[in-house]
Formats: sequence, structure tokens, C-alpha cells
Amino acid sequence: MTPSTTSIALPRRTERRLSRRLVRSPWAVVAIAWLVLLVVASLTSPLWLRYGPLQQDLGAVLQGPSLAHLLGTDELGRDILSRLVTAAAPTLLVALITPVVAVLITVPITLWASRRPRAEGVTNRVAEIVLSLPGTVIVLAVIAAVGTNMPLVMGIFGVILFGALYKIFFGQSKSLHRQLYVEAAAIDGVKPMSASLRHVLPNMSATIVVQFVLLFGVAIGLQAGLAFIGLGPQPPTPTWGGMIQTAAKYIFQDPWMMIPTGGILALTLIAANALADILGGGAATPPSLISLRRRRGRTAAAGELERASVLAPSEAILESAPVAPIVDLDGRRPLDAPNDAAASGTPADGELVVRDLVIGVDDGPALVTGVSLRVRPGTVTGLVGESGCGKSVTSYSLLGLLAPGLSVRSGSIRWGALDLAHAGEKTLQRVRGHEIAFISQEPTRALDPMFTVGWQLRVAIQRLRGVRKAEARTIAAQLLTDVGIVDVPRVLKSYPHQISGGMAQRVAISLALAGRPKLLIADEPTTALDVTVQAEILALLRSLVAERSMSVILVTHDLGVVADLCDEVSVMYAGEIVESGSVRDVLLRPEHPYTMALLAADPHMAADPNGLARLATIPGQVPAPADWPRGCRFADRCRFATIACRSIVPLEPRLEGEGGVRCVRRDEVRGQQEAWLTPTDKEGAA
Ligand SMILES: Nc1ncnc2c1ncn2[C@@H]1O[C@H](COP(=O)(O)OP(=O)(O)OP(=O)(O)O)[C@@H](O)[C@H]1O
Repeated sequence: MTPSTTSIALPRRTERRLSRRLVRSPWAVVAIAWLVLLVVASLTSPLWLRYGPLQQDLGAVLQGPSLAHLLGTDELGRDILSRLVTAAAPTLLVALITPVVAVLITVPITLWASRRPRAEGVTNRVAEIVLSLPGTVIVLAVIAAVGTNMPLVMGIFGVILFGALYKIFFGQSKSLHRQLYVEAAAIDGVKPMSASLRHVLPNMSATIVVQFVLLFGVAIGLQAGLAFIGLGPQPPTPTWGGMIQTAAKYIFQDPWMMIPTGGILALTLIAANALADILGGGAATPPSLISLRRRRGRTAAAGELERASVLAPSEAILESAPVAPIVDLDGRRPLDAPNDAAASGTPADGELVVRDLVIGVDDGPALVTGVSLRVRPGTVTGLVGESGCGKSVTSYSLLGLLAPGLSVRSGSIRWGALDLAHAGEKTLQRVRGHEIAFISQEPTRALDPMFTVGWQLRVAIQRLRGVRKAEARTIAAQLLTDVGIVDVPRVLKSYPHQISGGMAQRVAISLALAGRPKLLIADEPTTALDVTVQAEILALLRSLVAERSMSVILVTHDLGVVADLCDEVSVMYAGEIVESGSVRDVLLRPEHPYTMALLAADPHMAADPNGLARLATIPGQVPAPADWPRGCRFADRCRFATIACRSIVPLEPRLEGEGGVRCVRRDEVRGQQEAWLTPTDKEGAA
């Protein structure tokens, strides 16, 4: 049995990701420094503080800041700085008890329950009961019973938080347990709990750390609140909440006292929350305008450079973009569609026009360059290429769903009057689901394991169509019928893990249809399904396109699927489109060697009814974005490459039909598809 690579890589990767986030964010460094400073200063306070926290000076009461008392004095003449610093370590260390208890109870139960369907029901109910308990009342009752024993109170508060934390962790744990690599570990004989600890826990660690830090902040706030109402450690022991209460009492005589006492609590809570936000990958604090402008300037400049280097003439591809055949009134004669969108500059309703799109890693390489596409209403456009060519990055960018750390550097994504490449989050939210919907290759990923199919569909319909509950239920049932589900009532009541993969993909499609989108982006919708179900899903997509005049962008590896479903196709290689055109032109008369190689390597496309013919192999692999060669990016693997391919290769109109091709030797290599079937020693060096 070979050891799983994921088991070794994941914890380190998560750890690295979290520490990178901390180190890269100046706010995280400040927040950590503040918390550490407080604890260290507090623990070492007897060594350096001028006054003891209980030392009174009735001759100097309620004084403002001075050289003798840097933060002033309280109503008994005690030094406010001494009291605040002395209270810091007990406050922070006792506050740690809450998240430690909450995480130690919740994580093992979550991991255990998410592997056992029967236990899951019980733990879910227990979590719901705990969640419904009035936490504050319980804390007050505990204090009434055991007194102001803060460590105990914080520990019990940690237990009460089990319900909320369980709900957060369980969904993630459940879906991680359904990941292929976890199932593969089980098949490999890894014991269930070991598989959970090895494969699931590391993936959850970011969420656990974020929740831990958030609860730490909550516990500090709770302690201060209890001390404020007199239920914390009793006077004269200094506490932040007790000091704020005193400051509130003397607010009119000595308003200054509120500033250091409230300030230290506020700063500590901000530090804890900022830390949680940064660890979670969010932006606790937006970048300053100056750095934002600098970054925009940099990325724009980088985009210009890339565009210049690849010479991707958007006009060329758009002018020559494959045009959907329009059939005349009696349905016989195909006519050329007028290029009205290009002329007017605004795409027609339901038309998507992408121009010269460049997407890259912030402060890293470009992943996609010079991509131009036109998707006309009612047509299916295939985006095809090997793994790592940039199909998913391109399709995610159309909905503003790029992973954190990736951004559009230049180019435009025109959708009606909008440019989605530069649209704000609010605009994108109006488009996502309503006008453009997305289905992924993993249908179960689109479905929340915590809720029934019916609930998820109803909520989506209510949100996207603004209808009432009862109407949404009827629409949900209708949508499931539309996608070919026969026992609708059962499926509506089922949880995602209770339905098959094909059924889950149908449900995911009905969810995508909830907002009546004009464009559906389908990212390898059949890859995870078995062959018979694949055919059913393709037939379903075909009928939806015909019935709803919806357009579809179909991301796929499979040229058979392209031939079956698409009107137009763009072939991507190493982050750029190397050939585009109508399916008929591209598949029957390929002009780019990469398209030829893909066709010769595809068992569905091989013209061999007996399945005996040799399939082509393409030597080497798609280069990583940082290693793209100069000139033609396919040259290293191309059997036709010459020195001419090392120069910049523009996208030029096809020799036959509409569309574009990025190959300097296309007129020489055209028609030589068969050459890919001959074995060769050449591993590509041109
Ligand atoms: N978040 C990210 N950070 C850095 N690089 C990324 C990120 N996401 C994708 N990439 C890189 O971008 C390139 C294109 O990836 P993409 O997922 O779009 O390829 P793809 O053609 O869709 O492949 P597949 O068919 O396997 O999904 C790859 O080299 C990939 O490693």
C-alpha cells in the first residue's frame, strides 16, 4: 500500500497558508504584537511598574495623564496603567479557556459523527438542543451556584458553544469525508478515525483556527461584560470590565478615565477579530487607497506587457469569431449572422463578449492571456483543452468567482451594458444565478450536505425569483420534473448524500435554473458521472438549450461531448486560445497542431468503428504558467515545430470558415492530422 501523498502534504500546506497570511498582513503582525505585548507586560509587571495595582494615593484621585501617572488615576488614586496591565494576563489567559474547551469537545465529536450516519442524527439533535439553550442565563446561573470562578465560568461557556461550533464544523467535515481522497484512504484500509485525522482534520484546520480566535474575542468580551455588572472577580482585584464600570460612574467628573479603560478592551477585541479575519482569508481592513492604486497600476502595466508579447488581436478573433448559423424563415438556408455587436460595441441581450482577457496570480505569473470569446444567445460554446490549460480559471472569471489571490489584469467581459471583469460585488450578485448560472463537475459540491434538496431549491427560488414559500415549493417540484426526475416528492425530502451522482447533477442543474439564467456555465458537468448517466445529462442540457433558448459555455476535456452538444468551440492551450471556430470546422478541418493532436488522441473521435486503431499520444505535458516558452507555447510538444515557432504567434483568421488559429505553420500542417498517429522519438525540442 503506498502512503497517501495528501496525508503528508495537507497539514504542511494549511500551516504554510495560514502563516503566510499572517506574515504578509501588516495588520496581523500588529494584532499579534499587541496581544503578546499585553501578556508579557502583564506577567512582568512587578518588575517594571512604578505602582502596585492596589496602591492607593488619596491625595491624587481622578487625575488625568501626567508624568507620575501616564494614564491617570482612579477614584482611590490608584494608577490606571498599573491596574490595566495587571489585569491583562488573567483576562487573556482565562479567555483562552473558552475556545480550548469548545474546540476540544466539538472537533472529535464532529469527526466521529460525520462518518456515522446513525450517530449523526443524534449529535445533530443534541447540537440543536444546546444551540437553543439561553447561554447568558446559564452563565448567570452558574455564577449564582459556584460564585465568580472565572476559569470555571469560561469553561462552561465553552461547552455551551458546542452547538454553534458543531453546526459550522459539521458541514465542512461531512463534505470533506465525501472527497475522493478520503474515500480512497478508506479503500486503502486506513481506519476511519485515522482517515479523518489524516485527511479531514488538516483541511478543517483553517476553519478551526479562525473560530478559535473569534471565540477568544467573544470570551474576552463576556468576561468584561460580567465584570462590568459586578459578576467578575471582586474588588479590589483589577479587571477591565470593573474599571470600565468605575469609569462610567465618574464619566462626568473625569471623562478621561473611560478612554484608557474602554480603549484597551476595544483594541484587544479589534486585534482578535482582525486576526480571525486575516486567518480566514478575508480582508479585516481594506488595503489603503495608495496601495490599491499602486497594485492597479502594476497589474495594468503587467497586462499591457503580456498583451504586447502575445499580440492577441481581439478584433481579429472577434471579427472572425464563429458565427451562429441563422436559418431563414423556411428553415433551409444558413445565413451569416451580422456582426452587430462588434459594430455597436454593446453585446446583444443574452450575448457574452470576452476581449483580450488576462488573468494572473497577484504578484505572480499570468494564468490566462489574450482570451477572446463570443457566446451568442441560444448557442453552446465548448471550451476544450487538457488539464491546466486555463479553462476553469477563464470560466470562473466570467462570474467574478476567481480564487483569492487571482485577479483580472486586463481585458473585458461584456454582458449587456456591464463589464463583468470590472464590476463590483453587488453587480456580480445581481448577475450570478439570475442571468448567468454555474454548474460544476462535482454536483454534490453544489449541494449543502446539511439540508434537504427541497429546502435548498426552495430557498434558492425564493431568493432568485422573489416568490413566497408555497409558490417556491411548487416551482421546485416543477424544476425537478423539468430536469427529468421522476419521483420528485422523495428527492425533495432527500439529503444530498442520499441521492446518486446523476440525480445530484440533475438537482444541481435545477438549482442553476432557479433564477431563469440566460447563460449557463457548465464546468465538466459529466466528468464525475458514469457513461450512461453522462449521456442522459448531455441530452438534458441539449433539451434545456432548445426549450429555453439559453446559451451554454461547456468546459470539457472531451471532444466527443463537444461534437455532441456544441455549436462553436475554442481550444485552449497553456492559458490561451489556440484555435476557435464552428464545431464542424474545428473538428473536421483542424488547423492547429494541438487540435489535431487532441483529435487523434480522443477515442470518441477516432474514425475507427472497431476500436482497434492506435491512438495518438502527445509527448510532454502542459507547461506551468511560470514556464511558458516564448513564441508558440505548444512548440515543445509539437511534431511540426520549427525555429519559426519561437517567434511571437498572433491569432489569425482561419483559412477555412470563421474563427481564429494561433500557428505560424498552419497552411503547411493543415490536413496532416494523421501524422500524430505515427510514433516518434521527438519529445518536442524544436
Ligand atoms: N488559485 C490558483 N493559484 C495559482 N495558480 C492557479 C490557481 N488556480 C489555477 N491555477 C493554475 O492556473 C492554470 C489553469 O488552471 P485551470 O484550473 O483553469 O485549468 P483547467 O484547464 O480548468 O484544468 P482542469 O481541466 O484540470 O480543471 C493551472 O496551471 C493551475 O495550476
